[in-house]
This record gives sequence, C-alpha cells and structure tokens, in this order.
Amino acid sequence: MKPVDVAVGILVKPNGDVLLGQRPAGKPYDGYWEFPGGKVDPGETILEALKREFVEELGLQIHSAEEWCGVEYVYPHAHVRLHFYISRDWSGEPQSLEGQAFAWQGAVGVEPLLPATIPLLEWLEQVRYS
Ligand SMILES: Nc1nc2c([nH]c(=O)n2[C@H]2C[C@H](O)[C@@H](COP(=O)(O)OP(=O)(O)OP(=O)(O)O)O2)c(=O)[nH]1
Repeated sequence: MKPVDVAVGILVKPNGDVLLGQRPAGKPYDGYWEFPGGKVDPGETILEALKREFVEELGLQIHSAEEWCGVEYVYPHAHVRLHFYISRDWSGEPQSLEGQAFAWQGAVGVEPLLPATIPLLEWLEQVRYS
C-alpha cells in the first residue's frame, strides 16, 4: 500500500492546553480522538493542507506552524504518513463544522486515541510548556 500523507496540527494555547477532535461517524475509527487534520490533496503542500483542514473542520486560521515530527503507521484501511505540526500562532474559536466533538486538554484525558497518535502524547509533554 502506498503511504498517504496526512497533515496534523497540534494547536497550543498560552496555558499549554492542546486541541483534540473526535472522528465523526462514517470515517474509519469513528469515535476515536485525534489531533485535527486530514489528507494532503494532490498539488498541495503539507502546510497548505493543514491550514485548509483547520478552516474546513474547525473554522480556525493557522498563521504559522512548525514541523515537529513524522510518524508512519499501517492501518487495515490505509498506510499513513503523519506530518505533525505545532502551532501557537492561530486565531479564531473552534467550531464543530463537521458535527464532531472537540476538547482542549491539559493532561490528555480523552479516549480512545488513534493508535498512531498515542506515542506523541509523551513526546508532547517535553515541548508543550516550553
Ligand atoms: N487528523 C489525524 N489523523 C490521524 C491521526 N493519527 C492517525 O493515525 N491519523 C490517521 C487516521 C486516518 O487514516 C488519516 C487521516 O485521514 P482522514 O480520513 O481523517 O482525512 P480526511 O479528513 O482528509 O478524510 P476524507 O474524509 O477526506 O477521506 O490519518 C491524528 O492524530 N490526526
């Protein structure tokens, strides 16, 4: 299976909270929590995809974001290459434009999380309050 590029954003508030969303019904792993994002369209850069997904899903504007880490994972439905970005430079109030739940979290307490995203939480502790 050819890997699919996915742009994923970790929005950090000044107090260190990060934004998570719950996958809507009808998608693989619906009900699982994830950092918002989605597949990169042909001809789009990863950063462009990231900004588009945040507008489409949450009505949020990302002004700038830093590339943080990459994770590859093979699911039964897809082989994904996740590109995680961190942004502290965004504006707007999140809205549930696709009917999904979302939550700002200090210590991340929502579950279940997508399996490829679980290891990120530990790494995140090292950077979120820096
Ligand atoms: N957004 C996001 N996706 C993740 C994370 N962890 C993880 O394994 N994924 C996987 C799940 C999906 O297979 C893929 C994202 O694709 P998606 O189906 O949500 O993307 P999309 O919104 O563009 O979907 P589509 O309806 O347009 O097909 O990446 C994560 O933390 N955030």
